[in-house]
Amino acid sequence: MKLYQALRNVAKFRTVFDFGGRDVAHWFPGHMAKGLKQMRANMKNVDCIVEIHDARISFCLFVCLRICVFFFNIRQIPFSGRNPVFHETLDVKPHLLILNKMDLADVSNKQRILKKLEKNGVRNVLFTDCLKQRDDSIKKLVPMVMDIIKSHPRFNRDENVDYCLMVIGVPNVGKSSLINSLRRTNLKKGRASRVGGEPGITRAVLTKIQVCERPIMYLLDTPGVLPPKIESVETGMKLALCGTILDHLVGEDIIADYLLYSLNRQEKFSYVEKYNLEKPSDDIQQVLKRIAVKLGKTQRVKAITGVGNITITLPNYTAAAYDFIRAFRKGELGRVMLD
Ligand SMILES: Nc1nc2c(ncn2[C@@H]2O[C@H](COP(=O)(O)OP(=O)(O)OP(=O)(O)O)[C@@H](O)[C@H]2O)c(=O)[nH]1
Repeated sequence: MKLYQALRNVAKFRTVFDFGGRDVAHWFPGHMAKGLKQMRANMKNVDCIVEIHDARISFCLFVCLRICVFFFNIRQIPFSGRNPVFHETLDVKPHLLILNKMDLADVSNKQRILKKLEKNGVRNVLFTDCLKQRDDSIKKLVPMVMDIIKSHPRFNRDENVDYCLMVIGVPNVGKSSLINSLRRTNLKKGRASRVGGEPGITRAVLTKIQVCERPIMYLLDTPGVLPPKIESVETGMKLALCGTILDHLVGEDIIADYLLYSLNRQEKFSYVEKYNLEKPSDDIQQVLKRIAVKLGKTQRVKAITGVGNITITLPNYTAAAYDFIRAFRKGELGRVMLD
């Protein structure tokens, strides 16, 4: 590690990422409006919204507010105006924010995130790791939700003895995994919701699943929804890196380059050892070439030259990029915060 530190002083890494004029609008599929409409229509049956985000994207507050603002049809109100008064006036449902995939995030940033969220009026926050067989934070969810619900009027649901939560979030953040984890913890029951490594697994809208016996609590699983407008290409790229958007819509090569840029900026150099590189590098072609060679992802192709045919070995850059991105998503390149 000392060696890398010395190299860091000499190496010149990019301080700005060149997105090459890419347009984020093309990355987001149009099928989400239908899901949002159905979710809105079911709001009257819900006591509390559980909004789930990837803990590695601490700008999630922004995304979270965008979804909520869209969700409640209050687009004209600026985000900065979403203070507690605004909250009550508009009768926004009680809300719990879950920052999931904590096992992949740099936990030293926990307090910073909490402060930032509190400053913006978000106080009910829970960090989770839904893949862990016994995650203590999952046990806290039901009591926390009950406290939140009890501190708000239930209106038309006042007579109901059971409670209903709606889980919302961008695709692939772990909504289904959260439901399964809650069932495992509270009911000792197995999977009820299909989990997948690709965004868009939950397509069936609003399945009602029991997650607790005492009190009786249900959760509505919803398909992943993205905010209708992403404010910058960089925000879109972070969402892509976390697996929220299908890779091919953005391009594995540019996602891999953005990953390399992010790792270098944060001095997370474990990729050097993992892929047998000599030193950290800011050149994605060079890094992918080494990855391809290490993984044996190369192709032999014939080339016709002036002096006859020769066989050359070409790295499969796409396969290497895919492996690099996958390693990041699985936490094999260390715990990283993207913001
Ligand atoms: N490391 C880690 N992976 C997780 C965690 N929670 C979920 N995952 C993984 O993230 C991927 C997506 O999980 P899902 O539960 O299907 O996510 P979803 O939000 O329901 O996805 P959509 O149906 O696309 O909206 C899967 O590969 C899960 O195994 C977590 O806490 N830590």
